[in-house]
This record gives sequence, structure tokens and C-alpha cells, in this order.
Amino acid sequence: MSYSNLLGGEDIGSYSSWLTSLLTSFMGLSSVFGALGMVSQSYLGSSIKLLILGSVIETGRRLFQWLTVRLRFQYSVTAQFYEGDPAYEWMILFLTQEGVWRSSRDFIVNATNSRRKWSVKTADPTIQGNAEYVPTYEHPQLFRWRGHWVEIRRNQDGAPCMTPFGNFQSVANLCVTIYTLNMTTLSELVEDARTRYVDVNRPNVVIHIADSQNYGLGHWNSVKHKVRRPLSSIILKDGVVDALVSDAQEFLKSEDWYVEAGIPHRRGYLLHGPPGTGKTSTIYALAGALNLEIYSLSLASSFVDDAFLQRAASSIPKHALFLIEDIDCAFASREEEDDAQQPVAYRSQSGRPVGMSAGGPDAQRGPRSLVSLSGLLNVIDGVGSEEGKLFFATTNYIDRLDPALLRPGRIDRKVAYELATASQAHALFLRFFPAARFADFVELAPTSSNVDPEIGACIDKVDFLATEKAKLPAPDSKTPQRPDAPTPDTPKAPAGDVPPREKIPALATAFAAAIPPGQFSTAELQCYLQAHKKTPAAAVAGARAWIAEQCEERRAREAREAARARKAKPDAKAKVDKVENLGRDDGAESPATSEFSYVDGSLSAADGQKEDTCTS
Ligand SMILES: Nc1ncnc2c1ncn2[C@@H]1O[C@H](COP(=O)(O)OP(=O)(O)OP(=O)(O)O)[C@@H](O)[C@H]1O
Repeated sequence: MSYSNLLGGEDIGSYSSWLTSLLTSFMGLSSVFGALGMVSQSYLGSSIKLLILGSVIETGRRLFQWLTVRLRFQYSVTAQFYEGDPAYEWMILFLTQEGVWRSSRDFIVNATNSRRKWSVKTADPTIQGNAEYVPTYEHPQLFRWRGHWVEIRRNQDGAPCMTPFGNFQSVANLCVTIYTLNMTTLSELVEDARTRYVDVNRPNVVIHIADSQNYGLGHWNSVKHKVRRPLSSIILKDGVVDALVSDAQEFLKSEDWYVEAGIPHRRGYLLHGPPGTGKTSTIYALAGALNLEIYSLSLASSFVDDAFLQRAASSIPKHALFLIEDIDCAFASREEEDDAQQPVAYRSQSGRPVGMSAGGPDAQRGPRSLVSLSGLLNVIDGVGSEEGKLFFATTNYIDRLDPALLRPGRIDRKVAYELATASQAHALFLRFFPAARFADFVELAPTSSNVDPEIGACIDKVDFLATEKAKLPAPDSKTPQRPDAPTPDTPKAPAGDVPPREKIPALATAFAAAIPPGQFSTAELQCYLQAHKKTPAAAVAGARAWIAEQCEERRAREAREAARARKAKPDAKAKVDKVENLGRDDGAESPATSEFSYVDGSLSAADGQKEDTCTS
């Protein structure tokens, strides 16, 4: 290739003249550089010095970084806590108590609910009330704990990482670094956090709920705190609650015995009975009394399948209470599948079906679950079941449960709940109107003359009864006393001037006598009494009208359901007849014609002379 080609066709002469002029200008520049030589030498020296200094600084910086990492690794302990794990909750509380985030200036504000948040308290606790202040925790925070420096960093939307739940997900996590040579400091810190959490939650029952399929947050991704309910507030037949508590206590403290006997250390309970009879309340009260946290899930949830159930159950810690409510909603029992015609209904104490649907099981069945029977059995007592747990299940329809589910080893104890008896109605009334609050019950004061005539008549009767009782000699201490009997040291009150405190037991007796036993759930009675919080006499006086109203509502509901069932299935009429005949087996009237009977709440009835005033 020639130069001429390279230069695009220009001749050699013009090229050499261009080269000559270029060399001349270069020589000219060189002379300029030469003139500046003296000056540039000093600049060059400074530049080299700067370069060396920069390199030393950078090397030092890198060395320092390297050393920090090494020292940090060598002389610190780091732990990660993932949202959704109970230990994360402990740390949240710990950091809130330590006031670590007080310096934060960036918050998310949420309305307060029962779910604990990563919140800090404002200086004025009265302002905290309805909102929670959740720092965004962008920057690492350093604080002192028991003489150690602890660094906290929170990763809100971290890069996807492998969670302890076995998947990659960006989960909020908390990174705690303690600067110490002692590895046990970490466990001491975690134990401190746990103890504080237990102490703070002592007045509460902690309920972990699996309420979404977001595995990244753990299976128990919602935490609620309910005020602990005293066991004494659960009104059941004598001894039922005590037996349950001592059984669970015995189980919890006899782990060694189970191991020695080669029996898996787990215990299953099934609480069954009509809605609103206290099954869930009993479980919450029991968990509170035994300091157990509840892990509750519903098999009807659309995201709960065998795999989810398995993983969720195995992530429940030891000495916790695993609760499945409405366990029947998952599937039909084998018998039920075989005999789809068999109607299911609760019966009142008189044998009459109560609150049933005439449409048979299909009409009452809730949504089916993705959980299979074998999946559930496996979780309760198969290889998938974890030991050291109390398993509780509730159902309104024990008849629907497969016998395999009910066998001992899976369900070790069944407790039947029933519609309220007279003594439950009596106890409930006393719970609503404790004598300690008698000052609130103005209608009972001797001076109150402007009360409704019906209530007035009721109070008169109570006054009469109380004064009559006051005239009785003090009962022999060996004689069993009625709950409403006056105590021996009760001062005798003159007729017509009975102190309110003494009217309450008499009103409770009158109320219990007014309520037909085995017809209403405790929840229904509770709802009625709530409407009369401060007026016990009005509650007694109005009981009769309320019962009539309830009768009417039930009849209307049953008629509607029967009509719907008739429409849905041609043979429903036969089923309805069959169900109605259940009520006639013991000679009782058909629920269609006379579902309820109740005893007049008069004082004579309280003394045992029952008077049937049933209508319709
Ligand atoms: N035996 C009882 N003792 C005290 N309170 C009760 C009792 N039964 C029901 N209650 C009250 O009624 C309400 C509902 O009770 P709870 O939820 O325990 O009933 P349940 O039997 O679990 O109902 P469901 O079968 O519908 O879940 C609660 O507020 C509870 O206080």
C-alpha cells in the first residue's frame, strides 16, 4: 500500500512540505518546553510526591478496612433475625425498650391495632394512643448494652436472600452485631429480649396467625395480643375448666415420663359443641393461665394445603398451643360421605334440634379445604408432627369428623360444650352484675320510684324474697348453701328497704329461672345482658320478651332454611320431616310448632314450682 493511497491521492511533494512544517512547529514547541523546564521540574516533583502520598493513604485505607473486617469478624458476633420468626418479635420489643431508635427522624405512621409493630414511643405517652411510629431504620444504630457495643441494622427491602424458611425472598431482617470476644453474649442478649417479651406480654395472650401464604415472612406472619382472660370468667359445668387445666399442666411437666414410656410427647384436645358456648374462650384463658403462645390457623384458608400445614406445624416452637378452629370445615367424614342423607343438628337438652339447618350437611358445610385428611393426620401425630405441643381443635359438628381423626393419640380428650344451663345463666348474671359494682345499679336503690312498672314489680318481688331470706336463721355451716343464700353475717334488712347488694343474688336466681335451659348459648345470653349493663332488674323483667323475640327469629330462620332446602333438593321435605321427628322421639313437641318452652321468671318458679308459659 503506497503513501499516496493512504493520503487519499495527494502527491508526495505536498506531503513532504506538510511534514517539514510539522517538524518546524515541533522544534518551536520544544524550545518553549525547554524554557519552561526549570519550572516543570518542581511541579513534577510535587506531583510525584502527591501520587505517593495518595497511594499511601489509599493503601492505609484499604488496610484499615481489611483490618476492620478481620477484627469485626474476630471480635464480634453477628446474628440475623427474620420477620415472621418469634425471635424477631423479641428483638423488636427489646430495641423499643432500649430506645435504640430514638434518634430516628424518618417514620412510617400506622393506626394502632393489636399487631405489634416496630414502633417507638413518643415522649408523651398519652399521644401514642392511636398511632404507632415505625422508624424506617435506614442507617445503622449503635448502642450500649451491658457494657458491650451493639450495632443494629435493618434491611427493609433487602436483596433477595435465602431465608430460614428455605426460599429466596426479600424479607425485612434485622442484623445485630455485638462487639465482644465472648460468644455467649449473643445468647444472653437474645435471652434478655425473650424474658422482656414474656414479661411485657404477661397480661396478654400472644396469638400467631397464619394469614397469608407469604412464606418469606414465615408461616405465622401475623401476631396479635389479647388481654389475658381469667379462667374464672369461663362459665362451664363445675370442674370442666379445672380438669382441662390440670390435664394440660400435667402434660407440660411430664416430658421425661413420655420419653421413658416411649410415647410421643404431644396431647390433643377437641372442644365441640354449638357456637357461642365458650370453646375458643376456654382455649385463650387456658393459654393465658399456662403462659403458652397460641399458633392458630384455619384449614379453610385458600392458601393452606398439606405442604403449608406441614411446614407451619413444624415451625411451632415447643411448649406452645397449636389451634385449628372449626376443624370440620376441611372435609366430610367417611360416614358422612357414605350417608350424605344423614342430617346433622344439635339438640337441646330436651332432644330437640336447635339452630339447625333443615338442608342437611351439604347446606351447612362451609368451604372445603385444600388439606387432605392424611395431610392433617400426619401433622397431628405422624412423622410431620412436632413434639412438646398441645394440639387443640374446635368444631360445631363433631359428627362430621372422621373417626381416624378422633382416635386417642390424636385426640386424647374431648370436651362437650352445651347450650346454657340454669346454673350457667345464674353465674353469668352474677358476673355481669357483681355485688362490688352495686353502686352503679341505681334502679335498685330503695329511693328509685320512677322505674318502669314491670321493672318495679320485679324489684318488689326481689325485695320481698331478700327480706324473707334475711329473716331466716343463719344456716348451719354443714348444710350446703345455695349460691344466692345470704351469708350468716348478713344484717337483717327491714322489708321494703333491701340494700342493692342483696338484691343481686335474688335477681340472678330470677334470671336463671326465666331462661329455658339448653336453649340459648352463653354468647346469646351475654349479648342480652350487655344491653342491660347497669340495670339488672330491667334485665330480669325484660327476659321474657327477649326470649319470645328469639323464638320468633328462630322460627322465621328455620322456615327460610327449610324453604331453601326444599328448593335445592326434591327430597328435602323428607329430610326436614326426619329432622323434625328427632324432636318428637322423646315425646316433645315438634320444633316447628313449639321449639321453645321457658319457665316464668317468677319467684315461685325460682323456688321450684315451674310454670310453663311457652307460647305458640
Ligand atoms: N361458657 C362461657 N363462659 C363465658 N363466656 C362465654 C361462654 N360461652 C361463650 N361466652 C362468650 O361468648 C362469646 C363467644 O364465645 P366463644 O367464641 O368462646 O364461643 P365458641 O364456642 O368458640 O363459638 P364458635 O363455635 O362459634 O367458635 C365470647 O365473648 C365469650 O366471652
